[in-house]
Amino acid sequence: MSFFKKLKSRLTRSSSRLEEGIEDLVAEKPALPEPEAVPDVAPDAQGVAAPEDTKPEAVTPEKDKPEAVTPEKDKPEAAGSGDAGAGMSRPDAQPSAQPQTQDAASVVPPAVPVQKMPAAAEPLRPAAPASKPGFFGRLLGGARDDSPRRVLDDEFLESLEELLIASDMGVDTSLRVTANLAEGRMGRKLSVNEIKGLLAQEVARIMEPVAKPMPIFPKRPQVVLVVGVNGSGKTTTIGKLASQFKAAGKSVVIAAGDTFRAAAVEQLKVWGERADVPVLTAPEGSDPASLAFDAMSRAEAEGADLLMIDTAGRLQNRADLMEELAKIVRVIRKKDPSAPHNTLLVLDATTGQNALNQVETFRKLADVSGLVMTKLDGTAKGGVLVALADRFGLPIHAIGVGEQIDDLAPFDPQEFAQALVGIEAK
Ligand SMILES: Nc1nc2c(ncn2[C@@H]2O[C@H](COP(=O)(O)OP(=O)(O)OP(=O)(O)O)[C@@H](O)[C@H]2O)c(=O)[nH]1
Repeated sequence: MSFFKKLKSRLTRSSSRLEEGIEDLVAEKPALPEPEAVPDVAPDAQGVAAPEDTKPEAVTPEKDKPEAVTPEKDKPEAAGSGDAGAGMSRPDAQPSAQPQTQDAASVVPPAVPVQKMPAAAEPLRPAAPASKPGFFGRLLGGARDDSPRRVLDDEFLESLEELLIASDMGVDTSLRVTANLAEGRMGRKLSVNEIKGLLAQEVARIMEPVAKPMPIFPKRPQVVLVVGVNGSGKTTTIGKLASQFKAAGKSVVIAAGDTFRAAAVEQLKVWGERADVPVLTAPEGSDPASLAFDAMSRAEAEGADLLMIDTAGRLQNRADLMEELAKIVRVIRKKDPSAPHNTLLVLDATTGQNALNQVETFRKLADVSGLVMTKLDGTAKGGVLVALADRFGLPIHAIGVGEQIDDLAPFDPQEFAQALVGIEAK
């Protein structure tokens, strides 16, 4: 199954909430369709927010209109290709927010199959060729849009805002999205499909700038510190990433840094076995920083490409956790002053708006360089990812939609936006 289909089928609860909500809102006050089946929408996503969009809209068929959800040329980052692991990219794609010693010029392509990954200049997604049908042409497959229509009025917009807030998009983001959607369209009759399409465009526009694969550096070992509250999916994400890095030809060492939780260590060992990656452990209750140091020595001695360090997620005592994380960083920096090269914050989508608080907190505890959002399957709170992107602008490297090893993929904003509002892939 393609990841889009998986995402779509597993984001069902978020999708159906938005999808059904929009259908209900339109059904409340149905309007007769326009005499001509002309999509009554702006030509592109930029038009959604652009002031000139307030002028009367052209009545040219949507498929003839120029279409660009977000200017692809503005996207500097490389794609994480499916076979190279979720959300991996070459370092020249996007400098990490972490302190780095290497700069873009010093980066040489790794000698492992990561070379298969697209070069930095390649877009995350292929740009739409000029001849491609417009968004709604594609959305409707060139077919007449017979979906019910409704006049875009204040009442509708308020209800739409509420719907977006209920899907955990957050108040500010929901207001912004609805305002952009309404820009230049008040009083117009929009079909359900058009509203869904415009919503997807708005969501994608917010998500595009943060869809950045995890940068891969030529540094050996590249140290990836993984932080997040207990149960957010750190262990599972490390296991999935390790397996995918391994499949991409990279050698990986895992350090089970949550030494206070025997269950967490055991679980990591299981993932290590699955991924065929060594997992370094330490006696229960021992100093995680000392384990991190030993793991760093082993990774260096073995010439490992990546060292992934799991950490504790006890937020009950933030001062302790902060000190623990700071000590791990201090200790590994004795070996490599540029480490950690990535600090991934793993967030659980089912926590909804609480994920926003977790980002705030962990940014104070560690120098978070990117996010992984897990458990997007089975939650009606998928909109929280939009709120996160809008509020923090931190790179979203990958998303998890299940417990299996291949249920982690690079974050694709357009697929996500379409899946979130319930649009079928074409
Ligand atoms: N449905 C679903 N479950 C997931 C996903 N990622 C992780 N899980 C499950 O969430 C639970 C917690 O995941 P862990 O990886 O143990 O989380 P953790 O952050 O390491 O938690 P601690 O070990 O308590 O520190 C496990 O049962 C995982 O199988 C996901 O993307 N989807």
